[in-house]
Amino acid sequence: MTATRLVARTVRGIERVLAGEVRDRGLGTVEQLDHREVWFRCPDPGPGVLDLRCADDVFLVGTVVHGVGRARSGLRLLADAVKSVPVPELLATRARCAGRPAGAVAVDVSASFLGRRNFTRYDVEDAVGEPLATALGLPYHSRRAGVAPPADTLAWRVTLTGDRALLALRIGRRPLHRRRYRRVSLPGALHPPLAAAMVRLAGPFDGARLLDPCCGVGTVAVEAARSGTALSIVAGDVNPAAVAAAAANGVGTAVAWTLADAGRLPVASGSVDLVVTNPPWGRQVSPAGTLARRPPRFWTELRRVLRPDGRAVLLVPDAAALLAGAATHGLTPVARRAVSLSGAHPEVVTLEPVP
Ligand SMILES: C[S@@+](CC[C@H](N)C(=O)[O-])C[C@H]1O[C@@H](n2cnc3c(N)ncnc32)[C@H](O)[C@@H]1O
Repeated sequence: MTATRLVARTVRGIERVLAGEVRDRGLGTVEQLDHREVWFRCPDPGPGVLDLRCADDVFLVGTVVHGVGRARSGLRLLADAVKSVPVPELLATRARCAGRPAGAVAVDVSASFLGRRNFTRYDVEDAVGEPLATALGLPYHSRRAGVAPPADTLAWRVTLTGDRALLALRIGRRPLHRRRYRRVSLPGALHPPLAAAMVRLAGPFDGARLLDPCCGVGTVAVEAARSGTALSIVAGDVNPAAVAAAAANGVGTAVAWTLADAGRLPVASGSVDLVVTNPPWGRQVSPAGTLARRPPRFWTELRRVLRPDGRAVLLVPDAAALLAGAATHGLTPVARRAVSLSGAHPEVVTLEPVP
């Protein structure tokens, strides 16, 4: 049997973390990493592909077209390429992975590309969507009018990277990054695949104690609880509404939620193996309590609670300035990774206590 090709998409900057997850879960052989993409081959894909936590979404490769370019003639190339998509095989694989028959009511296409082209994303979507819908005997739902597609569509994705176009079929019923556990959200809530990647970067191990001192709606803690590693997790926030939201999102997990100020943590010194958090120094959420009055308290507390061989993974908007603060409190950066998220470019920084 020839192996199926899949593409998992993620946040720019964490492609390698996602590739590691693909390997560790035994989902297949990673072939290549591209901008926001991890391509892998799997002899017999099953439901495990929908367990990827660091992926925004996962797709079956339908076809790859080269030479699309900037001109409108590329649209004809894309429409013609639909003939080479092995539709019945893709539908059978998708049904096996999703654990249910296709049962779709329409065909939906979402396209994206970098750089200037002499066509729009809607032109690409329609060029591909109409012949695909004909081949499948289903109506085509165009996004041109701005109307959201119905729930049960066969969702295709076209990604143009340079001259190359990827035409792929989403495996799940909805994007993987839309977590069912997230019942409540608040401004600044972290993108779940990025939270999952931060947990992986912390190097979790069975029995480790993990702390998120600024937990917001609990994304890091819930992702850690669902990571497959047996962690002891403590998560706190100074905002009672955040703690209530986190507890609602964390139903079914064993996270200890606590109303606490990150500048005065109710945690014993040297008792935490891993801190994973995005502190309130971003664009959406301001520091409160002790962190508003005395920001360096964050570093003092981080250094105090971490074990000597512990590690902290932080998402920070202005790493250079913040790392200077960390250094004066005995925390040294061992890795930095720029990510792109909703038009912002924060960094994921790993810190370790200076012996
Ligand atoms: C960027 S948000 C964290 C988002 C979180 N990762 C999530 O997924 O929802 C920062 C959080 O820090 C909290 N915060 C602000 N000042 C704090 C303090 N002194 N101690 C603890 N939490 C604080 C805010 O209430 C907010 O929930």
